[in-house]
Amino acid sequence: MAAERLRRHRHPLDAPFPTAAPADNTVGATTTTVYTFGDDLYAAMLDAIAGARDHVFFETYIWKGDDVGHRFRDALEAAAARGVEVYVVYDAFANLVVPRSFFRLDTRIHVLRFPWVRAGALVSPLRASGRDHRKLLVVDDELGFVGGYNIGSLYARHWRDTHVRLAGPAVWELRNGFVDFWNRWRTPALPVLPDVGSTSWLPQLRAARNSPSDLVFPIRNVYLDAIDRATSHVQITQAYFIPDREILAALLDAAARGVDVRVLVPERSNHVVADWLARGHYGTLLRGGVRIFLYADAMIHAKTATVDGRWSTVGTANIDRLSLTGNYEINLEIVDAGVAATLEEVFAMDLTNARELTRAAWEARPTLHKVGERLVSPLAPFL
Ligand SMILES: O=P(O)(O)OC[C@H](O)CO
Repeated sequence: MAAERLRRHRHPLDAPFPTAAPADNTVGATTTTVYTFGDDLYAAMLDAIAGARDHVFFETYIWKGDDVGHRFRDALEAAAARGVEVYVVYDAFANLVVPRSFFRLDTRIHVLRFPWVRAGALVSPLRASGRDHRKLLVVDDELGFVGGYNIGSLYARHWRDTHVRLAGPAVWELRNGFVDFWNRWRTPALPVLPDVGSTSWLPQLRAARNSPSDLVFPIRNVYLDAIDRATSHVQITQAYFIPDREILAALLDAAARGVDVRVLVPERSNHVVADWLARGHYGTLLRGGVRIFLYADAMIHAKTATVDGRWSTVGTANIDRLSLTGNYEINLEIVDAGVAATLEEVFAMDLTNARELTRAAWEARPTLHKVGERLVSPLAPFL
């Protein structure tokens, strides 16, 4: 904590960064919109809530009690006041620092505070652990939002992140994700949500959901499979990049067969330990031909990837143990050249605010840094 405070003082991560206007693509009968700036995204989410006629499903990992947090609370309460059924889920642990009074919402809103200690922790620790790390909004089954953005003023302008809005039948993917979670974790006082099947199957746009209580972690497989298919290029943007053995091997195998593998991470994120753990893999990646780019002077928090200009993922899962085998997560997997092209443009834009870490520069880093990497490495299995 002290190290993080000191680093925040020395590197405030508040420099401006390039952003792109929201960009649309059509996938089947669904329109996807990629957001890269918090103000744009929050405006679209608040608009969607303001236009709700029947129901709103809102789920967030972090919900700050600040200006942006209040705007969401007000919008949800206004929707409930005009007769919209509003369902809210937020993670108790992630919001321990937010005053409880902030979460005393209008009593017409159905609220699930996802508990940080759950039954069965001793008998089946894996099933009973994990945070609700998802960031989801579904309105009237017509609009859905998912991606890396938590809710807070800091994220509106000072963090580069990526979210997607869906409009059309594929919203079912997000609705279904919310409903399954709600019905699994609701307390007896909370209503059951109707669990409707999918009326239209859209194989090229689907949600992968990690669910520790079911011992199901498909997002890791989604990544492994996509990287394994790559023949041309892989572009990954991650806030906290601590790949496990298999993801590392998949990236190195791809690079070894001539694929242009690029990973973009913050030069300094908001979590000093995560950075030091990530750095423990840089040498192996660089020696294996993977190119690493460091985002400068601001936090990049996106969890996105594209492969060969055909496949994309946007979601809530970081490439680290906590996300891939620990938390509740949801990522969209989209097989569409238009969406991939949009995300590749975003990647190119982000590279204009990043510097490449060369192998020579990495190997010449101070000895103290090498010692630091060694010292934190035992923490890797936990993060
Ligand atoms: O857990 P994430 O990826 O939503 O990131 C949250 C921030 O690290 C909060 O400090």
